[in-house]
Amino acid sequence: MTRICVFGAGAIGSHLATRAALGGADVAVVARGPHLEAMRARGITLHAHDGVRTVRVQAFATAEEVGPVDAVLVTTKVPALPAAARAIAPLLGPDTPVAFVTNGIPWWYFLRHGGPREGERIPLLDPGAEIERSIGMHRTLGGVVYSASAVIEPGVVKSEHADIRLFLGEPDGSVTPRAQAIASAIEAGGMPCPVVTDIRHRVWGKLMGNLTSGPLCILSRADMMTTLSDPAIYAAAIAIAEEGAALALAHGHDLATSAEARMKRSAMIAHKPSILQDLELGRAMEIDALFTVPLDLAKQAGVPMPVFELTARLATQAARAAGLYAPAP
Ligand SMILES: NC(=O)C1=CN([C@@H]2O[C@H](COP(=O)(O)OP(=O)(O)OC[C@H]3O[C@@H](n4cnc5c(N)ncnc54)[C@H](OP(=O)(O)O)[C@@H]3O)[C@@H](O)[C@H]2O)C=CC1
Ligand SMILES: CC(C)(CO)C(=O)C(=O)O
Repeated sequence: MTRICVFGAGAIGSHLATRAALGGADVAVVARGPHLEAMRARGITLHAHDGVRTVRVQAFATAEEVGPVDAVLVTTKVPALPAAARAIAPLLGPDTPVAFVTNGIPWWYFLRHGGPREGERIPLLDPGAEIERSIGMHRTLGGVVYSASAVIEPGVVKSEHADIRLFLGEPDGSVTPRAQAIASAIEAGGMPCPVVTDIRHRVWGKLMGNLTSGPLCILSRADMMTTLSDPAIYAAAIAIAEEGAALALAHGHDLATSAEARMKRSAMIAHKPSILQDLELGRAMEIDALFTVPLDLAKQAGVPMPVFELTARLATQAARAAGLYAPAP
């Protein structure tokens, strides 16, 4: 039986832990606060399109209590990754892979890339290369998740939409048994989990949703369905998705889904993007992975993104004003 530890089990991590447990894996989670206490006492209850389920998982406050596992899924927010990377050392056996399941441009984007920018670091996402040093690229897997989720009360997670999936991939595009072992458990628990040969393509596809709904919902303070119901805002979202697609193309990724189709889907989801949840709950916001780094990449590639830039800069100011984002000096 595969032993999996989900480190930073909030909305996404608890959903994935539930799927892996339903799929027959031996699952431990590392979490904190009232959510940890509730998971310890009552397990995780997941409300999803396919029903309401409660699973028991082993819930811990530290990785030391878990010990070495077969695979780690890291599902903290991006600003917490350097601390998480330091903390997970006790989970690592000689061959334990670590899948980073986060939104935005990942810290490892140009590592094991094989392209002209191979080996470039992104200091905003991995200051001092601390994540890379603590985990090592040989262990690192990419993860891109679709699951509009929130912790609605301690121990209880709600996933808003039927279109859930986790894409896993090695940064160098190989398909490995270690990625397939994680995927089998998640799939068996009811969440499609393809192991893909181009995880960066999935990063770009997912980023389109965050570039659009992220800044706009921070400005509206409303869920995606409400925000996008205004025709002028919907038009701005389409414009951002088109700008984002041009940036993805400049990085060699031709996204098949049109901006219109993407926004039509987003406008049907009554979900507050996780970055808006962070603003409302006073948690550090993923401004750099979702906004600053894409804007930097756009500047480097000479791709104009005027609508995204305006909305992202305004959203960044809102994050700073709330004390939830401090730009690097
Ligand atoms: N929610 C969503 O709908 C979606 C989110 N995503 C992405 O998935 C990633 C995870 O998001 P999400 O699940 O919403 O985030 P959450 O904030 O719900 O979960 C992260 C959890 O990690 C915990 N944590 C952080 N550091 C530690 C630590 N050192 N030890 C123990 N626990 C720790 C946090 O605790 P605490 O709260 O105390 O800080 C929190 O419970 C993000 O990159 C997000 O953008 C992707 C798709 C959809
Ligand atoms: C909005 C959504 C579901 C997709 O773009 C997301 O990724 C988030 O909540 O962070």
